[in-house]
This record gives sequence, C-alpha cells and structure tokens, in this order.
Amino acid sequence: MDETLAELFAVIEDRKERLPEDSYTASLFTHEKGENEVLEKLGEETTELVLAAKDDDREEIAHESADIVYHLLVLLAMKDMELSDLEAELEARR
Ligand SMILES: N=c1c2ncn([C@@H]3O[C@H](COP(=O)(O)OP(=O)(O)OP(=O)(O)O)[C@@H](O)[C@H]3O)c2ncn1[C@@H]1O[C@H](COP(=O)(O)O)[C@@H](O)[C@H]1O
Repeated sequence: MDETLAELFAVIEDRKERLPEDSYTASLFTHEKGENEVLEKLGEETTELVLAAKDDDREEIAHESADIVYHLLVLLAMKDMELSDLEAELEARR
C-alpha cells in the first residue's frame, strides 16, 4: 500500500511538473478553478463513501475510498506538500 501511494504521488507530481495536455491530473493544476474542483470532489466522494458504508457495499466503499485518496494526494501536491508530511503526522500519533 505504501508503495502504491508513493507511486501515485510521484505520478501526480510528474503531471504537475510536465502538465501533459491529455491528463485530467494536469488539468487540475492548470485550471483556475482546479483547487475548487478538488475540494468539491473530496466533499462529494466523502458523501458517497458514507452512503456506500450505510449500504454495506464493499465494492463501492473501495471505489470511493480510492477516489478520495487520489484527490487528497492531488491536494497535497497543490499545497506543495510531500507524502512524508502525511506520514509524519500519522507517525506522530502512533
Ligand atoms: N487515481 C486516479 C483517479 N481517480 C479518479 N480520477 C479521475 O477523477 C475524475 C473525477 O472523478 P469522479 O469520481 O467524479 O468521476 P466518476 O468516476 O465519473 O464519478 P463516480 O462514478 O465516482 O460518481 C474522473 O475523470 C476520474 O477519471 C483519477 N484520475 C487519475 N488517477 C491516477 O492518476 C494517474 C495519472 O492520470 P492522468 O490524470 O490521466 O494523468 C492515473 O494513472 C491514475 O493512477
């Protein structure tokens, strides 16, 4: 899991730096309202996750959780943060 997150974060940082035209991730960094879109997605997906949990829909729980993790990592990159900032916070709580 750690490796998957690290690889996904590296891809997001690559899109942020290179801004390829055909990339949804890159579009979030270039559009004026990209940050708003990320925040809205996080809100929507969290609601969808709550509904999926209420329904005991494990497939949907995994789907929405992945959407949230992706948009969360994009948000960290937008704020010039590193995955290690999240890891340090989690580590401090152990
Ligand atoms: N993990 C993701 C990822 N998760 C979600 N999304 C996109 O986020 C957008 C909005 O997600 P939504 O959940 O709202 O879309 P949806 O699936 O239609 O909606 P629901 O079914 O969830 O209601 C969609 O265009 C999804 O494709 C993602 N786009 C990219 N990635 C990763 O980012 C990498 C780089 O992708 P590019 O953006 O193409 O460069 C990819 O290889 C993936 O690993």
